[in-house]
Amino acid sequence: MKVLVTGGAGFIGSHLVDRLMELGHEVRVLDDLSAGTLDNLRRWVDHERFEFIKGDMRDPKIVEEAVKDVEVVFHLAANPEVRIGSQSPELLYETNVLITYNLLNAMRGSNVEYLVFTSSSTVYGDADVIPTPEDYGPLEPISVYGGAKLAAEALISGYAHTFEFRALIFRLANIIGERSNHGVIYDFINKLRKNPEELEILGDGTQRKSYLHVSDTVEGMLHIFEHFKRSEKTVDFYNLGNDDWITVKEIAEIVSEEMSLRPRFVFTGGVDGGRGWKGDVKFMRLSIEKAKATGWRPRLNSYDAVRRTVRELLKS
Ligand SMILES: O=c1ccn([C@@H]2O[C@H](COP(=O)(O)OP(=O)(O)O[C@H]3O[C@H](CO)[C@H](O)[C@H](O)[C@H]3O)[C@@H](O)[C@H]2O)c(=O)[nH]1
Repeated sequence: MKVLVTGGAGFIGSHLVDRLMELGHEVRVLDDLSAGTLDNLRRWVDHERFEFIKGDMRDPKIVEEAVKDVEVVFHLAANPEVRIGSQSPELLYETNVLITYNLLNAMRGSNVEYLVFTSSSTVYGDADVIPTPEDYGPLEPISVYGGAKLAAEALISGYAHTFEFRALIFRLANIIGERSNHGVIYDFINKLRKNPEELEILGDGTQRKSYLHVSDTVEGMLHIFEHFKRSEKTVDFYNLGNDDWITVKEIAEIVSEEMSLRPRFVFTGGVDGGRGWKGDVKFMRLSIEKAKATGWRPRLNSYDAVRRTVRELLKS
């Protein structure tokens, strides 16, 4: 299978590339290296089945070049920072909606049969059904980021039905693991390296979410993709997450313990009832029954995924 992975030098993307290469596929990566790095792909850069294009997907020409001759696109390129929404909504629009639009236009008249897209739990906003199933609605994102992901999902669905390709959309919980270079665990480790005495926690620390290790994420994506190919659906949606959830304060405790530190926790109090920032979903746990019905299971629960990630990031 000839595959394009957008954002393939990034955190989740590079793990996906590892698996696709190990499985023997021909893999092309398109990445602007704004957050990702070629170091994440160093195992493959000289491999004959691997090709790297450095480019910004806001430029339609680069995207057109990248989709040439591929059968499957895994679209992971995105700016993943929920917290920047109140200062830079245009950046989140461009790096989530506009680049998806450019990709979809480039796919018209191409050989692409399947598009796999990494959307986000944030499309559900403050869901009042937890665990939240895929058919929960109406969808009311509370962040610009969540709105941008939902807009991208909607465009993908419309284009798939109009231009005859098939699309698989994953709504991901908080994905963590080796090579992640943003997010709560990464932030806590950096803060404690600077000041081992004190740890600032954004919000009130009771934000409770599901965390999924990147190894389980990639395995789930590829497993469900095979299942989707055998189905009749033009577009389908799957949550990927964990059955349990963990608070930010518990994450702070695990990070401190793994670093053999006993810092004082200082809670900022946050905004809108203890959220880390405007648009931070306070309670998120996705129903993963649909994904599990395909035979996939996460190997690590949220607690074990957090602990393993702390160890992986401390080693790197
Ligand atoms: O220094 C910090 C950093 C984060 N937090 C808190 O930790 C929680 C997790 O924050 P992250 O930045 O790790 O992740 P988000 O929940 O904002 O979002 C992540 O998960 C989402 C899906 O659930 C999206 O996909 C998104 O791209 C991805 O970054 C939040 O409640 C936040 O308030 C802190 O207390 N202190």
